Amino acid sequence: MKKIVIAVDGFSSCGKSTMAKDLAREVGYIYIDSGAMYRAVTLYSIENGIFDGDVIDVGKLRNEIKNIHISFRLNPETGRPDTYLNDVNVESKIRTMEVSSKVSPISALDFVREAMVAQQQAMGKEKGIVMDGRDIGTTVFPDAELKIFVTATPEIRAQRRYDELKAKGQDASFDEILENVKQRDYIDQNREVSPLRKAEDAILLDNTNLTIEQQKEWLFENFNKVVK
Ligand SMILES: Nc1ncnc2c1ncn2[C@@H]1O[C@H](COP(=O)(O)OP(=O)(O)O)[C@@H](O)[C@H]1O
Ligand SMILES: Nc1ccn([C@@H]2O[C@H](COP(=O)(O)OP(=O)(O)O)[C@@H](O)[C@H]2O)c(=O)n1
Repeated sequence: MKKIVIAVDGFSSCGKSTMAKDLAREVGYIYIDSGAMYRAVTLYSIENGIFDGDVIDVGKLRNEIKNIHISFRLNPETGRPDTYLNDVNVESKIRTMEVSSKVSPISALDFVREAMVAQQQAMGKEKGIVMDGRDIGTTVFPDAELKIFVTATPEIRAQRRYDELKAKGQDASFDEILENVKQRDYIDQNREVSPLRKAEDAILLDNTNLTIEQQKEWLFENFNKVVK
């Protein structure tokens, strides 16, 4: 069976990584969460004095971006890849509201995107990869054989994220999450470099009323159409 590249893009918290991970596991592909990479750069920035409140010291981050190394390693307990920042496991630290509230301005910086896109393209060289994010089908892999663009209502997306944080025992406010989801969508769609938009040849999926199982089947069917 031929190996392909699958790009899953879309709005915040709608289930992109859930469906991308499920498909990758089922078909034996590598899964890469490109959002985790932007979150790791944001965590680095928080921990290294690059933020003064919400103000970013762009010059300092530009100088230090070459020192930021992000990798993924399989967690044998969860069977899923964990994110490492300079060889430290940061998987849970990058999922906090603090990082969520600062990630979109960091992701709008051109030199940050250049560095991340170069790493992502290197990861996809051999194909057999599912990557999710915002610009995978438009910028990272414009020639991907299968492109999906996922959306759902902001309220449903905030509810899904709220349930997830609660299940992890983290303090969460639904209103704060909804506000963050809307704010990130706005910044992601309106930034100058690689804004979030559906690639012309991407298949649109509104999963507002789909279960995790239903969306998984839908993606698997679309994968089979391309590889067979
Ligand atoms: N169709 C669905 N119905 C209900 N919950 C879902 C669905 N898809 C994903 N989820 C849950 O929503 C949350 C956000 O999903 P995630 O895959 O992390 O989104 P994204 O990668 O788009 O940010 C997760 O807790 C996930 O388990
Ligand atoms: N390819 C990507 C992936 C994420 N991002 C940025 O990283 C943020 C976090 O991405 P994410 O996929 O973890 O977001 P969630 O939808 O999982 O909350 C997004 O809001 C974007 O600002 C990006 O700019 N380009």
